[in-house]
Amino acid sequence: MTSTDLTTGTTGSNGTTPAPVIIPGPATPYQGDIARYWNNEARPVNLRLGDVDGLYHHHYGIGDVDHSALGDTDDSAYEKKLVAELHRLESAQAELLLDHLGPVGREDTLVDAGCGRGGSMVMAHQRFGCKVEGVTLSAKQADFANQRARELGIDDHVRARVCNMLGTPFETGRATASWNNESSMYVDLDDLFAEHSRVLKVGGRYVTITGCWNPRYGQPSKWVSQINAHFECNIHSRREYLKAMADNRLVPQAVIDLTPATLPYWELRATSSLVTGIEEAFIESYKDGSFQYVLIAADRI
Ligand SMILES: C[S@@+](CC[C@H](N)C(=O)[O-])C[C@H]1O[C@@H](n2cnc3c(N)ncnc32)[C@H](O)[C@@H]1O
Ligand SMILES: CC(C)=CCC/C(C)=C/COP(=O)(O)OP(=O)(O)O
Ligand SMILES: [Mg+2]
Repeated sequence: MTSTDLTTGTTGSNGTTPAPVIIPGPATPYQGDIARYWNNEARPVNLRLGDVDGLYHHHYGIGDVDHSALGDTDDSAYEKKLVAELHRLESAQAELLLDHLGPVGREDTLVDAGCGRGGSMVMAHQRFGCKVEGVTLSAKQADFANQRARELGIDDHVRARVCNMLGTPFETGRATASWNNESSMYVDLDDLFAEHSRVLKVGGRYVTITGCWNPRYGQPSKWVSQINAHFECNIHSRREYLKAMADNRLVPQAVIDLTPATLPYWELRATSSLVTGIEEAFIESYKDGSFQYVLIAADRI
């Protein structure tokens, strides 16, 4: 066990033999549904974008569309350029999340709660040289992420495991930073932030990028309900995020409304052959103000 290994219970009784980390099944029937959902997911909009450079994301994009990179719609290479452009915007989203993790050194360990196929974990390791531990409910996703890490020769630093983010095997108070990239809408926020708060060092940093409903709208709009049904998730309000953080020693350092920055991604995606049918709900809810795309970075105090 190295000094930066966050996992507890990995040393056997003789002090030398690594004991297996026992990972129980889903904690609830709902988690079983979510594990199945992600085990069966193979949408071209995710796989074709990931194939561009081997970073596989399950989150959305931010930033202006580079129309000069796209060229003419009647160009035979247009579709390929469109895929590359959507992927560039998704990677820009992950870069922004990493920008908010604070100083991270090579000896540090980060935690990705709900890591998907591991794109953000790889980017974090490539930027900081640190260890990154990810958890997902999906064995398919964990296998995929670990296979990518092996292919890149970084499996000693980047690891995904099948585990509930509300009860991780990571040691208390050791992580320099942790995050949720579009994965907090599957869990109770009090339980989630209690676990991040436990795992983080005092002075550590927590970051989330998430979609949340806007309390100023009143209640979740029909579009928000449609997004929930589409992904089997339960979108929280912005107020719930801030309250649950405050209750769990996470003090916001930055709250950034990324809604205007994500709209160009959705408007471009809606024109592509990779549409999934959920584009209208995102575009309309962002436009009517009922739903917001936000980054929240918080200090663990
Ligand atoms: C939309 S994907 C986001 C993946 C990744 N963060 C990214 O940006 O590519 C949601 C992820 O949350 C994970 N997830 C949902 N509930 C979870 C839970 N209770 N414990 C661990 N992972 C969970 C899913 O397995 C999936 O990997
Ligand atoms: C912002 C919100 C509410 C996100 C919900 C969580 C989610 C499913 C994110 C994207 O996953 P994906 O990349 O697999 O979705 P898609 O196939 O639509 O690209
Ligand atoms: Mg996607």
